[in-house]
Amino acid sequence: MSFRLQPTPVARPNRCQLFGPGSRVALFEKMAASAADVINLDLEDSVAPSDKDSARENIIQATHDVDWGSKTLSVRINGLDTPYWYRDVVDLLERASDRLDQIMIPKVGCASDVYAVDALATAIETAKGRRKPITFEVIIESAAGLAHVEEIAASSPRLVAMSLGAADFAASMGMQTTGIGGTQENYYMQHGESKHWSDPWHWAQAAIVAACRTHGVLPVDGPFGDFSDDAGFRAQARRSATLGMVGKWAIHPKQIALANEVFTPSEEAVAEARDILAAMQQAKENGEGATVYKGRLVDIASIKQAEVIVRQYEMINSA
Ligand SMILES: CC(C)(COP(=O)(O)OP(=O)(O)OC[C@H]1O[C@@H](n2cnc3c(N)ncnc32)[C@H](O)[C@@H]1OP(=O)(O)O)[C@@H](O)C(=O)NCCC(=O)NCCSC(=O)C[C@H](O)C(=O)O
Ligand SMILES: [Mg+2]
Repeated sequence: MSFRLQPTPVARPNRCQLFGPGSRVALFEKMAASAADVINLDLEDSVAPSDKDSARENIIQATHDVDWGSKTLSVRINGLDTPYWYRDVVDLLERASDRLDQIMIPKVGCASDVYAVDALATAIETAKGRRKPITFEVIIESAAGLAHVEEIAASSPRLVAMSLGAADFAASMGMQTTGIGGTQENYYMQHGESKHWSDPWHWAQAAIVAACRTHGVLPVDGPFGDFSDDAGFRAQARRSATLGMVGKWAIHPKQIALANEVFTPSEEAVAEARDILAAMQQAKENGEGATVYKGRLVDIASIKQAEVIVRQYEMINSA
């Protein structure tokens, strides 16, 4: 371990982030009653330009009127390249209730983008005497965002989570696909007669996880567009969880249970992690740093691996 210890991210369940357009008020109560850990009310790309003002008003009203329970309540503002974002921040922080936890900043390209929103948010909070500081989450969904991912992860003490936005990312990178996440038919290796599909999102996800873990930010996988494909969603989510991401977006209620299932460590995984911790405790009492568990090596690093699973499980179950 470096002399600089890895910071611990906020301990909150973040297995599923459910999105809904701010222009569809009828969805708000359903979202609040869902099993998602985080609610993302959207002012950005799911809202038509003609509906931006009314969607903002709907969301502000819903922070006062809807019972969001213990969920994290986040609003995705418009991008910094639009004329809407400053009004989103000003109106939300001046008029939304304290129930609003977080602002999601889309299409972040560099640390200065977050700095700009932080400066505005700080001025409004001070002027209005808001007692609860708003937290930030960002979406990495451009070539610039990924190129500057580490400075973005370090950009503000308000930042608690970072997602990959596969659709805008694909467009920004010039990728030849209209799919949002998941398997891409043309991304394969040929070996003899057989094709082996690879994962075009992997390198971006790995970069996001490393930047997030370095700076104590929660790494989250973004949308999977084909909500009729449960197996595809599950496979994508399992790859993300294996890489170290803590959750995934749901763009339809069908996807909530799938995300919760994948990002909650299974009883079997927790039992095995606890067995490894017990085996290492025994090894320690025997004066050993390494031992054999079910025919394989476990050592002091295995304690840390097992603790990741047990801590995640306990945090989810205590929330
Ligand atoms: C995708 C949808 C437009 C589908 O809506 P709809 O046609 O109404 O779906 P269904 O008829 O199948 O709905 C079945 C029931 O579920 C309710 N419902 C639907 N959506 C939601 C929701 N988001 N939350 C809660 N409940 C929901 C319906 O009302 C039906 O209920 P009932 O009649 O009582 O049975 C729609 O799901 C939708 O708008 N989804 C969110 C879209 C969104 O927010 N997109 C933005 C995020 S993704 C993105 O921006 C890309 C990213 O930035 C990137 O670059 O990658
Ligand atoms: Mg996007």
